[in-house]
Parts: sequence; structure tokens; C-alpha cells
Amino acid sequence: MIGVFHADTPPAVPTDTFSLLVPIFLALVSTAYIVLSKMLGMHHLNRERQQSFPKTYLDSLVNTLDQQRKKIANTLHNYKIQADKSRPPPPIPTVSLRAGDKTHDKEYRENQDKFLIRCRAETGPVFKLSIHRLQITVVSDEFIREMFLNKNFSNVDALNELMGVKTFLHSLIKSGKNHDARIQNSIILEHLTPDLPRYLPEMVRALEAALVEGFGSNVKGKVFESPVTIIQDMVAGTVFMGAEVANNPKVLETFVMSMHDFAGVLGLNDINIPFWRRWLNLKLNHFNNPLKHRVRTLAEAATPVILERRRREARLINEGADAPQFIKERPHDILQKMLDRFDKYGFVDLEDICGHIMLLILTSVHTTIDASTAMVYYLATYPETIPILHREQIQVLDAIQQERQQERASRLSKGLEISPDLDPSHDRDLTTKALKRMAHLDSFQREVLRCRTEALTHFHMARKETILSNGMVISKYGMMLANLTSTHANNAAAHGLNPAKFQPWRYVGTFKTMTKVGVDFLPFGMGKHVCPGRFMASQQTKIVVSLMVSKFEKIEFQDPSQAARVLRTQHGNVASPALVFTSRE
Ligand code: HEM
Repeated sequence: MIGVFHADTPPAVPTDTFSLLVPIFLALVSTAYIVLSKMLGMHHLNRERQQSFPKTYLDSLVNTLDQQRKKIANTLHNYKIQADKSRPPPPIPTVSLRAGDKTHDKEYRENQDKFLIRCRAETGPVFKLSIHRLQITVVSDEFIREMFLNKNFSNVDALNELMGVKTFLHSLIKSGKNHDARIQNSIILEHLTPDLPRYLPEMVRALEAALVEGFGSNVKGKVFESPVTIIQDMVAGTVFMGAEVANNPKVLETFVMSMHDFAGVLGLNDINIPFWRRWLNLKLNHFNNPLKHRVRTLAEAATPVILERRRREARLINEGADAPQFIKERPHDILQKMLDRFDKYGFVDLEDICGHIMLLILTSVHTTIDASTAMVYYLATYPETIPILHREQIQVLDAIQQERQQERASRLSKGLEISPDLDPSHDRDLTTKALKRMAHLDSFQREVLRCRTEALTHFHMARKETILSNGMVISKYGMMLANLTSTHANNAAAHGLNPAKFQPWRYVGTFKTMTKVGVDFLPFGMGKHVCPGRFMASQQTKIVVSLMVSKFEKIEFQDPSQAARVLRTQHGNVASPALVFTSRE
């Protein structure tokens, strides 16, 4: 039966194919009618409008067709939902508990992949687990894409529900509290990523200085009890606040300690803290947020630097500097870019800007330190990778040096000047161009992230009751997790032979780079909220690994039995076992 539906009466559910086809047919007829009437109407157009026919009318026809196409798609979708509603939804199966276990935590922690392969085989791609003190729906394979792409499932809402993160973080800023304002994303995408090649020399300088200071320049079998503490000094960012501010020891300490404070408040270091307790921690700390104090330190350190920058600008204007010189002389760090766009982003004051920088630090510094440290542990576990990565680096730098020499010779032969960017002292610099050519390095990094990312990750919460494409229903506030074993470790179609094994060069010669996300590679998430900082993360971790393999001939575990603990992330696992370093001759 087809009816004219009243706004508040539910449409009757078509029960046969014919009734399903009728609305589609009607939509097609109405499209044809609109298209035809537009074409016929053309005969009455005046001369001027006839001349503009091609663009205006084609645009309008395309729009009309597009609207009708959407109507058809919606009609189909609504009928499908209505039709499906007449049948009870298939229940989401719960995975059986291992004999003697009360929850799935222990079995998961013992061997993440083995456990999830068992779950998938027992129940199919969507199943329920009793884990992390919650009843959680786990989605595998292509259902992971649905979880990321359906806007009813929200990662931020899940983290907020579990830990109250939003309220806590919002107490650090005064503007842009609406998550949809996406100020961090905009800053990263518009001002950070495009300028990465420009930031690179400063990053390399800072990372190298921290490495030499932390590890020493000529070490032979020297033990470092907690290498992560040195790596964290290497990674902390000059990019955000510029060298003048970031070199202030108080600021450096703020960068590193902020993450420590945050982890402390969240209770990330203790796996046994239940989520409701973390939530309470954050709610209580919202009023007395220790990070507020850190934000104030950043603002205090930035104030004299900003005043000096203003004075320098005034001097340049007085001296009659032209626009290109003025732009060239200005600092390019994120702090300056935020100051320049104060009104665009609706910032309130310097403390507010520093609050936003603190949010960038929280999302970027810890993740990058964590990934860089993991890469150093993989070098130690697979020592055969070190000479290969080192050889690649030398070959790439040799080739670039040769190209620059040829370029200089060519310019000289034409009687042209040699520009400063061809200065021979920079021939062997680690530049963006050089890093891009290191295909083995990129493959190594992608493989480390694939193999080490926790198998159950990316919490999402249903904002309202939502039906998956297999008809299963995720109820409102239902919690979900992605089963990455199904797409990372147990997915030969995407990763080739032996996907469960660490094979560092598996992506050499493919288009799958470290920053290329997809359902088969999810360390950075995917969809609307995919990590916008992954390009910077890739650049920073590449510098760290490049410096490591060029400075050290050997990186070894002091106690090799510790390796397994650090090769796979596990919620609450903050192990940083000792490493032994030996410099190159
Ligand atoms: C290896 C290092 C990093 C890893 C593994 C990582 C991972 C992630 C993940 C899993 C998400 C959530 C994605 C989703 O919900 O779909 C995310 C979001 C985000 N990341 Fe990263 N990240 C890293 C580095 C960085 C860096 C360096 C920055 C900043 C420069 C950054 C800024 C952000 C921001 C702002 C978001 C929120 C995006 C949104 O909600 O729209 N991340 N990151």
C-alpha cells in the first residue's frame, strides 16, 4: 500500500517488491518531469539568459538530479529501516568465558590476537565482551569502518562518558569549547602541516642536541635505565612556541610535566582504576586543574617574548621594511600564528591561547614520545634493521649531495649566483626531501605502529540507538571498541604474507605510507576525526629513528626478556626497560 504520509503518522511498511519500487518510480518520474520542464522552459528564455545556458542550466540540472538521487537513496534507506523494524533485530552474541574467568580481561591480556581470533571465530564480526569493567560491543572487519563513519558513534563522547575528559580539558581554555569548532584541527591543518618543511631544520637541531646531551656522543655499552626520559626531552616541541620560549627550561619542564599531570589525574598508569573513578578524578580536578597552573607558566614565559616581537615589528616598520622583508623577519611558530589570528579563532587573551597550546601539547607530545620510544625498542628487538636503515640514509644523503653539487656546477657554468639554500654545508642535512626518499624508514615506522597498537582500541559511544548494516542494534549510550586484530594482525589480504609477524620492509614499493590511514591501518583512527597531527608525528619519529641509527651502531636490551613487554601497547602499560647504547666509531 502506498499512502500520503502525515508528518506524524509512521509510513506503512511495504511488504512486497512492487510497493518498494513505487516510490522509486515516482521519484524517477518527478526527476524526468523537472528536467524536461527546465529544458522546455529554455525556449522562453531571453537572449542574455540563453547565452549563460551552459553553466547556469547545467549546474541547476546537476543539482536537481543530485537532489532527486538523494531522495531516492533516502526513500530506500527509510523503507529498509521500516522493513527491518518488522523483524526483531539479531541479538549481539556474547563471547563465552574461559573456564575459571569471570571477565574477558585476563584472557585478552595474555594474548590479544589469539583471544580476538577466538572471539571472531566463535561469534562472527560483532560481539559483546565483559572487559575493562564494562559490557562492550566489539566490531571487526568492515564494521570498524561503520563505527568510524557513522556520526551517531562518537569517540569524544565515549571518552567524556568514561572519564569526563571534556569538562576537564575545557577548564584550560576560555574560547572554542564547542568540539565542532575544531580549533586544534584548523591550526594543525592550516598552519602546522603545510609548514612542516620549514620547521624541520629546527626540529632536527633540537632533537640532535637533546640526543647528544642525553646519551652522550661516544658511548660504549652504556646502560640507560629509562630511555623514554631522554626521548621525551628530544620530542618536546619548539614548533608550538618558538625556540625563544621553548628553550626556557621552565617551559620544557612544563611540556613534559603536563602529560605527567594529565596521566596522573586520569590514572592512566594504573590499569586497575575503574573508569568511574577516572571520571570522578577529572570532575574533581576540573575545579583545581593542575594543568591550569602549567598554562599560566606558559603564558608568563611567552609574555616577554611577545613584547620583544612587537618591539621588533615596530622597529621594522619604522625602518621602512617592505612587506616581503617584514614577513620574512617574523617568527613562524604556532604561537605567532595564533596571535595573528586572534579574532578569527575568537581567542580571549594570551592565557586562552596558551590553554589551546596546552591542548595541542597533550594530544601531540605524549603520542609522539610514545611512538618514538616504541620505534627505538623495535630497533633493539630487531637489530638487523639498524644497518639497513643506516645504509639507506647514507645512500639518500649521498644522492642529494651529488644533485646539489651538480646544481651548483650548472649555475656556475651559466654565470648565475649560487643561492644560500644551495650552501654546501647543508648538503647532508636531514630535510623533508631526504626523509621522503627513505622508503625503508617509512615502512619500518608503519609496521611498528601496525604491530604495536593495542588490539582493542578506539572507544566510541552511540549518541542514539543505531542499527548496524547487519541489523544488530547498538543501544543509546552503548560503548563500542574496534577489533584491530581483524584488520591489522589477521589480515593477509591487506598486509601480505604472515601478517601476524613484524616484517619491517613489507610496505617498501607500495603506496602504503605511515600517514595513509584506512580500515587496515588504524593507529591514527580514520574518518572525520582522523588524527590531523600524523604528518608532524611521522616527521618527528623519522628524525628520532634517523638520528638513532646514524649515531648508534648497537642498541640492545639490558634484559632481553623485557622485549615482549614493550612490543605491544596495553592499556595502563608504561614499561620503559633499560637499553644499552654503543656509538658508531
Ligand atoms: C604517533 C603519534 C600520534 C598518534 C598515534 C595519534 C593518534 C591519534 C588518534 C588515534 C586520534 C583519534 C582519531 C579518531 O578518533 O578517529 C587522534 C586525534 C587527534 N590527534 Fe593525534 N596522534 C599522534 C600525534 C599527534 C600530533 C603530533 C598531533 C598534533 C600536532 C595530534 C593531534 C590530534 C588532534 C587535534 C586530534 C583530534 C582530532 C579530532 O577530534 O578531530 N596527534 N590522534
